[in-house]
Amino acid sequence: MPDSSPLTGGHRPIVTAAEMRALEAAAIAQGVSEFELMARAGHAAARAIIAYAAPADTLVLCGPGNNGGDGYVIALALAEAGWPVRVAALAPSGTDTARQAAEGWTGPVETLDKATAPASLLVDALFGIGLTRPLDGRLSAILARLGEGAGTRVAIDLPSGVATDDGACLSPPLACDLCISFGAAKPAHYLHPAAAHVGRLVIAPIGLAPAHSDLTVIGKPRFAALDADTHKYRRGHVLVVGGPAHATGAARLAALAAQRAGAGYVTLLSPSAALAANAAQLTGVVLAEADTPRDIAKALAEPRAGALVIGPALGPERHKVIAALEVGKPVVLDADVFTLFANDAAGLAKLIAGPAVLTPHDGEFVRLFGDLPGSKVERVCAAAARIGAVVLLKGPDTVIAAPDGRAAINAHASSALATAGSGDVLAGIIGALLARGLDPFEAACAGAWLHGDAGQRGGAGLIAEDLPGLLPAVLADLA
Ligand SMILES: NC(=O)C1=CN([C@@H]2O[C@H](COP(=O)(O)OP(=O)(O)OC[C@H]3O[C@@H](n4cnc5c(N)ncnc54)[C@H](O)[C@@H]3O)[C@@H](O)[C@H]2O)[C@@H](O)CC1
Ligand SMILES: Nc1ncnc2c1ncn2[C@@H]1O[C@H](COP(=O)(O)OP(=O)(O)O)[C@@H](O)[C@H]1O
Ligand SMILES: [K+]
Repeated sequence: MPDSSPLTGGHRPIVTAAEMRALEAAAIAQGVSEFELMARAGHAAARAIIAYAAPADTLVLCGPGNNGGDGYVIALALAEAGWPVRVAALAPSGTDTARQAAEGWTGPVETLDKATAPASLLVDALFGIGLTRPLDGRLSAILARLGEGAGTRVAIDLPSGVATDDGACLSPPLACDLCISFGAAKPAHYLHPAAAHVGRLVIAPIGLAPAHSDLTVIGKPRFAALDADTHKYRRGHVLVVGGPAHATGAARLAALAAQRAGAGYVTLLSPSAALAANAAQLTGVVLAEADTPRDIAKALAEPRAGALVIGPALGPERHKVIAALEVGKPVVLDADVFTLFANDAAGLAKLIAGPAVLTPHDGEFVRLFGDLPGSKVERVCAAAARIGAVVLLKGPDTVIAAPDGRAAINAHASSALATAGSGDVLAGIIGALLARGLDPFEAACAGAWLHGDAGQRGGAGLIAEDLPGLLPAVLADLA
């Protein structure tokens, strides 16, 4: 048995526009007025701005809805704090609550047009979760010009122009330095392309009930300490299926990553033709000869074998995949598996007999599942339901979904991870967590976070070979 199952923790809810409106309606039903919620939001945003930036001449752009209403509250709060503030409105307030907020602002209100002068700090309170269509071209041009003229750009709730639920950019948003949102994060804060415009994200509490959502953002995982009397097999035994003699590196990267992620024992199952190449480069990883599908199945069926990673540079070995899946132990399916089962998700689903995590990138995802409709979250959820296993779709906004409806976004990463072999390392990390006894969804979530953290530590110049060596520091800082 593996050591006591580590717990991952810190998933934070992400809510859609409709879920946010339901939370707001529930608070109002409890007796809080909509204006009180707006006042809390505006004051929290003003505090966040004051904490972020030194006092500066500020221009607050107010839209016609309640996002604009927040803007008037912010303008007043900043002015009361002594900041030089101007307000420019796109149109008169269209809701009673926003009108009430606008009435609280007794300073001048400019008409937002092409003559509006820029300011050092620009607050975008044009549209939030109520945006339904692209900004008109004239408004977009004005926003871009004011954005260019500002040193600091702040979005209220969301940068105007982004679609709350799927992270699309309906029109070009400002590249914001700071975004203050309320109650809970929205998908657009983490999904690209919108996420690239958010800057630092602050979620201000405004007294709503805690949000419960199937969709979360992954927080720092927590792991139970190793039992003092543990031994190498209890920490998890990972098998990695190696590729042909000319392509041995990918499996070795996965094997090293599994070791560094905490597996007590890692075996690389190598074809005999690749044994010499692997032996020349491996030390602590145990090398075993495995030429046939039967060899793979036999090794995985051993009672101490905890999980298997198959796919990185595997080559045309569909029968090895089939044999491994028949054993029913936890598996990570990556890379070549998606080519071997191209357009055959149904066939692969039938073969998966135990816990499984699939880790495709965009191209591999489409190869296996075809061109699914909807947002990235919807596509990954649909794929997980279809395949009956956890699917982790890689990218700057890695999305993970389980067949039971749980879904998560990993925002803790670095573009330094966009380097060949980095995905092989991720597969090995997840293999180690599966072998340690984690539920596949939690293993995938924690794996993505640990991989992302290693990427952040590596920074510029990072190559995949560096990632396993960064993991001890990542793990040391979890406590
Ligand atoms: N839901 C909540 O719990 C809270 C919401 N608050 C704020 O209220 C916002 C939502 O307010 P609203 O529902 O009024 O929505 P918005 O203020 O985001 O915008 C809606 C208004 O803009 C119009 N509109 C949409 N797209 C447009 C476009 N491209 N061009 C021109 N007009 C367009 C709509 O017809 C509507 O009049 C949130 O984003 C947040 O900032 C806060 O006051 C605090 C509490
Ligand atoms: N811009 C980015 N920001 C953060 N992470 C990224 C970015 N681009 C790629 N990654 C991560 O790097 C890894 C690349 O994996 P993959 O494409 O499978 O590479 P390979 O097949 O070469 O191993 C994935 O974990 C992915 O999420
Ligand atoms: K906004």
